[in-house]
Amino acid sequence: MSGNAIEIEGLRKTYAGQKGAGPKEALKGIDLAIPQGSVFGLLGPNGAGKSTLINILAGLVVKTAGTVRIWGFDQDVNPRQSRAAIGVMPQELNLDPFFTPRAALEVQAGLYGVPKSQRRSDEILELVGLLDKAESYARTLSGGMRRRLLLAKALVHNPHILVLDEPTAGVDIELRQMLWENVRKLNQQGMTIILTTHYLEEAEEMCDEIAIINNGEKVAQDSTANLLGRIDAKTMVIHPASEVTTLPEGPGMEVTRRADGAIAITYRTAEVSADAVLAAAHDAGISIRDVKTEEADLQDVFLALTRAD
Ligand SMILES: Nc1ncnc2c1ncn2[C@@H]1O[C@H](COP(=O)(O)OP(=O)(O)OP(=O)(O)O)[C@@H](O)[C@H]1O
Repeated sequence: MSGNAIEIEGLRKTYAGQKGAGPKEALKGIDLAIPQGSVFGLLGPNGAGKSTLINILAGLVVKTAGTVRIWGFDQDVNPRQSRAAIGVMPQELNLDPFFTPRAALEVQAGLYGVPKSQRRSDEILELVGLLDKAESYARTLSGGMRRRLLLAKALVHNPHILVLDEPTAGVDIELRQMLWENVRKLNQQGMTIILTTHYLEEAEEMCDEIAIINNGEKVAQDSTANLLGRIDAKTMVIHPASEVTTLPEGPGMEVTRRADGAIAITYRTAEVSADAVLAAAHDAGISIRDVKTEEADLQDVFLALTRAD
């Protein structure tokens, strides 16, 4: 194998038009390689095509063109093996209300052809903190517990790759932390994790590598650190000791006054030195009570790459 958990080439999806609308090109020829063992983030604004891509990986949406290899298995040539290599935790809470968590896992294991002797239902329920609910009906579980059950279901066949589609949308902090703990643990055991999230801080914290999709096209793919490095802007925030009458100015500096009275000077570190920024403040007659700098975050990168031109 090439060292990639997923290899996608020229992936296209065109949905037939609905209610008189023309066909919709949701994916316009995506190439994507996801390294084995990574925690990989798939980011993009609403409607970018993330769910379409994930649903193709999960075998729920049929692609229009392109190649998808999952753990080295071409989806078209070895559909069974490629499906067995991946587990997907979907966005919607689609659970049978009359199944208990233990029964839901047993049914899922049956669907994947996991022999009885190799089933690990209780071990998985324990991992997601649902062992004490093993015999409760799904309809009596809270939203958070249902989500944990969906994660458990994605794990029954011990896949190499786990896909999480917006796993923390609308969940409370406690559940979010638990999900991330599970993800870290599974990743440390060697599982490749792919996740979509709207929370950029979360992607920044969790992902080794990120692809940004916009309007059906991949607009960036890089390590999280390199993506952050692409935006070399820093902001120096100066809290003045007294009222500021003249704002500082200088080449390559963008100056704003914040609501709390602080003066924020954004500059590109490649072009402007911190010394020059401080000198501009000094020249404007500002006496500095306090100063700090803010780094660019993923939000800045994301906005820069997905801005509608
Ligand atoms: N079954 C469908 N029929 C027609 N168009 C669809 C269908 N599913 C998705 N689309 C369209 O394809 C585009 C991509 O949708 P997709 O759900 O993949 O985006 P997304 O990035 O997952 O967005 P979100 O974050 O809102 O889930 C959108 O314009 C959407 O309206």
